Amino acid sequence: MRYQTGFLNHFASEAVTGALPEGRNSPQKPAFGLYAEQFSTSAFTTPRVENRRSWLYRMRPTTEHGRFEPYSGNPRLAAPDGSHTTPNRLRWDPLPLADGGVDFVDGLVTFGGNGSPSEGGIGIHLYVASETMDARAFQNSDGEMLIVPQQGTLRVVTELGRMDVPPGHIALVPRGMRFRVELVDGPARGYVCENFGAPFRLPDLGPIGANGLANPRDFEAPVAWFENRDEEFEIIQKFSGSLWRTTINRSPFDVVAWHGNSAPCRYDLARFNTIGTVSFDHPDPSIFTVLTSPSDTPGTANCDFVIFPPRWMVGEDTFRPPWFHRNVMSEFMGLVTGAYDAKEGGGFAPGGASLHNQFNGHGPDVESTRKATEAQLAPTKITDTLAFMFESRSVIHTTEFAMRGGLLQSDYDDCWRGFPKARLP
Ligand SMILES: O=C(O)Cc1cc(O)ccc1O
Ligand SMILES: [Fe+2]
Repeated sequence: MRYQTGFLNHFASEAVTGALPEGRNSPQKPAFGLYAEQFSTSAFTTPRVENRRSWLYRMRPTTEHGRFEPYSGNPRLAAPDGSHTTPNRLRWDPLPLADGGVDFVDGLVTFGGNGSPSEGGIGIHLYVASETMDARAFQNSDGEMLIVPQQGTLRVVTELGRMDVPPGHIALVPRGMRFRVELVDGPARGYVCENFGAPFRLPDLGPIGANGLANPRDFEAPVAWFENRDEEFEIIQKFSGSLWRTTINRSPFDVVAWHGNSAPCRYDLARFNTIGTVSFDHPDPSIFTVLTSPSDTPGTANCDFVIFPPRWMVGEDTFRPPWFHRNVMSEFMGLVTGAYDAKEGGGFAPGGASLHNQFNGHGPDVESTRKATEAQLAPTKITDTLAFMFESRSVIHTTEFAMRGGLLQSDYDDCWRGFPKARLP
């Protein structure tokens, strides 16, 4: 597997020498009878710095297909309807692995979300998959997909090429791009943030300077790859909240060459240059932002993707875990591996999830608080951990599955029960 590096670079790649036109995008006769197609994930007139589009040179035009019909193969992929929205702090056990018959598309389960595909917001899903997708592809016209594998390496085959995405990596698939997910090493489970808002980008670094956090060069985009298969393929499309299907008589992965900056990519979270205090106090978790989808209000994200990776803790005279807090932003968390430093008492397992909605108090459980208050504050390294957060400016509405699907822990509030009362002089 080969990759091209850089976030949002203007890439160029051809799988067959001579397939990529030079000096123009749409020649009268593209090489070998290929068809040129522009793929736009920003409006044509978007300012240049934000503009995203690629030119694809494919064996047949995408246009050759019949009607899309409603698809009923995944009833658990469903936008929240508002009837299960709650201020309560929620935590879920891991989604059980699929024991057969479920691929990535049918294994997506919506836990929550906000906004809408046309106005912005996010969808939050978990997935389990036991089957590789073969003659089948997914196109999400509603949102960009940020995929966070928790178990099982995914081979994400996209129109622009292939990427291997093991746990500890993330993948970003542009809105509208067709892809399939193959399983490399057995059953898979993970999380997806479906982004209806501005595409994810690297956060500004302010006084941190020109380097740090996720560095652009560590993002990897695929090189052109195609398959020459004239057989029936099923295309599942998510469009305006619903799933649709059609079939085509060839593989949709027939792009022989492409150039542009709207491309899928993967990123190894171990490359994240984690920055934290070297004096005192626990910094705000924005210091751990990998990618952000800004809203129209500066500094108030449609969605931030934030990680809590292995790191040194050296703060002096400092309560080192996340502090108790109430937040205008809503926080959905997942755990890829290990344990999370705010939840020594258990209950937040790899593959599980939690939700702390707008202004609802949370923070370390009783056990974590006691330990952190009494700890000898020598430098310590937090190892074997990788938690993350999808943080959003709007309340996260939960789905029927999230509330009644059997995974919700009924006793989550109890982890904050029994703090000793302060003793005043
Ligand atoms: O709630 C959480 O565990 C996430 C979180 C972590 C942190 O270090 C500071 C604030 C915060 O919301
Ligand atoms: Fe929080």
